Amino acid sequence: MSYDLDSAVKKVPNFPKEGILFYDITGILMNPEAFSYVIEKMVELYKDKNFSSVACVESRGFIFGAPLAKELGLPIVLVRKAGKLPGDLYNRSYKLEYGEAVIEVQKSDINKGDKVLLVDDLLATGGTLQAAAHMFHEAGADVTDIFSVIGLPFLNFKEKFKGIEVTTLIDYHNEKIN
Ligand SMILES: O=P(O)(O)OC[C@H]1O[C@H](OP(=O)(O)OP(=O)(O)O)[C@H](O)[C@@H]1O
Ligand SMILES: Nc1ncnc2[nH]cnc12
Repeated sequence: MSYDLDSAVKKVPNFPKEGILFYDITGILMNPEAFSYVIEKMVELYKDKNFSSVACVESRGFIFGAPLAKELGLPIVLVRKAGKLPGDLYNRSYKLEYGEAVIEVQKSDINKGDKVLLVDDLLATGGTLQAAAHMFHEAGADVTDIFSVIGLPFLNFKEKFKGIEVTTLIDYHNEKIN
């Protein structure tokens, strides 16, 4: 199956802040063919990689990580914004393209030696997934792969993930607003 993903990604200038071109995945979600294409691609990429779990980042990462984990029969680890998860947690603060935040994961969801796939909808600076990967490494797990539907390579996310295989389905290159 192939699909012109670009046609399903809405580009919204100056959101959520002046100067940011926001790549809105709701167009993918509203189009079952586009969404199926993304999940099928993910299954094709990862079905033989023997991950211990699929970890996905709140909130848009959940939408793509959960159906993949179901298809592969793998546990889903939720990486959430601060204050949402109960229990013993790892946490990490990070900067993203338009702000700062803290993410957390439950210690009981990570085992030493786990082989983990991290999933999100969009990689911009890579700050979010770098913070997520850091928590897994702290727990003795190995993040071998990162998947994101969209990549913004001009923000240099690849530099942050040496030794990790990073896959994006569509990249956008420093487009000018307006
Ligand atoms: O590569 P980075 O510079 O870290 O930026 C990418 C992150 O930013 C967005 O999430 P956001 O924090 O806006 O949360 P949301 O998914 O809840 O909308 C996006 O879903 C990624 O998680
Ligand atoms: N430009 C952008 N569009 C959509 N989500 C984002 N997350 C960080 N930067 C983003």
